[in-house]
Amino acid sequence: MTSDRPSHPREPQSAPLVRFCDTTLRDGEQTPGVAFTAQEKIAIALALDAAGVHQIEAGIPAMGPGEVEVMRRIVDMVPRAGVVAWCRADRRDIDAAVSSGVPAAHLTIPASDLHLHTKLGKDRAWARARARDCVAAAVDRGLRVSVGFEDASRADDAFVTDLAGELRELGVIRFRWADTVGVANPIDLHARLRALLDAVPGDWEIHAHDDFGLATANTIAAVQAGFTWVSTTVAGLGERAGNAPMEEVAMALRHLLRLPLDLDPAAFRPLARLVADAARRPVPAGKAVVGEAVFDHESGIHVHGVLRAPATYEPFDPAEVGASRRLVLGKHSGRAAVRHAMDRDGIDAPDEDLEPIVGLVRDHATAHKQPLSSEELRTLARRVATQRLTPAGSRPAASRPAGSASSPVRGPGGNWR
Ligand SMILES: CC(=O)SCCNC(=O)CCNC(=O)[C@H](O)C(C)(C)COP(=O)(O)OP(=O)(O)OC[C@H]1O[C@@H](n2cnc3c(N)ncnc32)[C@H](O)[C@@H]1OP(=O)(O)O
Ligand SMILES: O=C(O)CCC(=O)C(=O)O
Repeated sequence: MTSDRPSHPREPQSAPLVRFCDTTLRDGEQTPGVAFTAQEKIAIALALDAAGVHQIEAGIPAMGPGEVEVMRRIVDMVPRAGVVAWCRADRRDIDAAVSSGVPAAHLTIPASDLHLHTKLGKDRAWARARARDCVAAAVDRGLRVSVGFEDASRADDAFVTDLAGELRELGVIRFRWADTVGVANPIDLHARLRALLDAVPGDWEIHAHDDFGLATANTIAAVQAGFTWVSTTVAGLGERAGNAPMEEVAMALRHLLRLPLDLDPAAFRPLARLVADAARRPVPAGKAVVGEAVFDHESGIHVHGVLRAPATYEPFDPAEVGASRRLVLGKHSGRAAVRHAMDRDGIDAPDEDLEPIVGLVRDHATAHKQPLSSEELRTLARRVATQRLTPAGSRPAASRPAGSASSPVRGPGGNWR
């Protein structure tokens, strides 16, 4: 059921464009248990391209010939988006990236002492030397080079700043700042990234994980600090709790920051389903933007408001993402919702029947734990009409509607108690 009274504000079109590097095919596929076939990777890459994603991080050539081959096919087949290969700071990974035919390589260097010392048994001097060597090698091979600072959120900002400054001189076109285990928070992050940008201006990309549910908030904070690229995945697929979801970030940029967006929001929901099928990970019904149920309204106060102006309980028009608003009947419905549904479904009932019907709707929804169908509503309305027409004295107790003693009684209609 869709109201034809959208009154959602639209955004101005003058601010700078934020670019999306989608890593569904790299970090998304790193989700434990997720493994895309070549066909699935190609289909997802084409769908990402059709959605308007600016760059697709298509995989990790160092994984071997199978990955190299599918990346080669993605490079050949994707018409618009750039394709980038994820590499360690390792010359062998750069060789593999070259063999995959990508025009761009993203080289990652661990930035925190935790990662350098404990994971790799190395130090900052090693990281500096290794990053410099690999950047120079990749630039020499004709690749467009971006560099990622893994675990930057737990690294010394002065180290990241110095290293970025040095690497920029070597021809790095963009840096990725990774909140690898999702420990950043938007306010602190904003201040840190502002200082970083002041010291090393140019393109920076935020890569946020969702371990504390802050990936989208941190991504938005980074853009507010001046980052020009965002690293996202479809529906937030990714390591552990996942990455910043592309669709959430996109809609937040448009509606909360009021920035222009050149992605196609109508592509988000089909894309989420494509990725969910390939990943064998269903999209949760309540997942922001792409969940099946996120444009449903049941609560009486909400439906009453939405029927007058959808913007009362919707931050944007569902049509913008190719979805439809649904007004459903359930335990929290009120009279406005029931009247609306009856009018829609051609069910006649006098106003005096509304409250008892609402009561029965509550009981039915509680018993069945799902919204009512049109037929079920019709049946309840008929039952109320029958009760109304049957003199109270001749009505057997057993014929009273199940559970109706728990139904609210407002004004007339108290004979249901
Ligand atoms: C935060 C992130 O998401 S980082 C991306 C993580 N993604 C993945 O790991 C998925 C794909 N990975 C793989 O297929 C494999 O791990 C490969 C092909 C990259 C490497 O495989 P292996 O050679 O068997 O190494 P293994 O996985 O056991 O260990 C990782 C190696 O990478 C090295 N390494 C890790 N990160 C980096 C880095 N950023 N730069 C350079 N070397 C690195 C480690 O020191 C270790 O090398 P070592 O074997 O010489 O000690
Ligand atoms: O690409 C990078 O540099 C970051 C790697 C990553 O996925 C992460 O740190 O979470």
